[in-house]
Amino acid sequence: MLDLADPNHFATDSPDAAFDVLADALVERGYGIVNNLFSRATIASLRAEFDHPECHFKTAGIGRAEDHTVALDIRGDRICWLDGGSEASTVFLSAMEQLREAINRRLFMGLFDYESHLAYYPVGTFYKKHVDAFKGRSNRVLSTVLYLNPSWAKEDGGELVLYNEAGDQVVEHICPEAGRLVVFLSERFPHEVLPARRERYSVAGWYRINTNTLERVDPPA
Ligand SMILES: O=C(O)CCC(=O)C(=O)O
Ligand SMILES: [Fe+2]
Repeated sequence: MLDLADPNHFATDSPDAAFDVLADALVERGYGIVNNLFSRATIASLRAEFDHPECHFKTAGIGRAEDHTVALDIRGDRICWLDGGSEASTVFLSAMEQLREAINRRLFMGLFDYESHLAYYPVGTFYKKHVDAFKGRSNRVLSTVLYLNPSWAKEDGGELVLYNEAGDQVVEHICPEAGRLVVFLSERFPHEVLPARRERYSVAGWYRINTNTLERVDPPA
């Protein structure tokens, strides 16, 4: 039986040091990277989810639910939303819940909930420069990506490139190496995934704030 209070999804019993690093980096520059927060077992079990027959992947699209279109010239990843229906996803979601609380405690960001999907980029696919949230138009405030690719080499391509807010200067190139977690402010960083020369696996997610009002209830993303 899975014990959700069991902290073994993290590589350490005291993830507070990694939470501090992420929170400080968010304050200082708007994004943060940690490499060893999750245990190897958690990374391996998330990677194994992709081979699970119950995981139905669909080609990702662009736009919200009502105007969702597949656009392979913009993004070619195949995604499967996580709903906690498997042990690996339950463990991952409970870890990200711990991170949500940790960031709220440190930065008072008011993160309210979290949505995430597995993402598989076949060889040759990419995701062109985009922002995950437009100012004031979305309740997505903090983007996260956890990578699941052991021994990723520079020649494998597939880097995440973060740009400055204007989108005209590269801020960081990030290799999608297994265990690496990147968090960044969703409205502030245009970013792209360069063409992958090897199959590329990750879990992308977004912390959201609650923007529901009596007149307007947020539609699902
Ligand atoms: O996989 C990555 O590095 C980033 C993915 C991304 O930008 C997205 O899914 O919105
Ligand atoms: Fe993105």
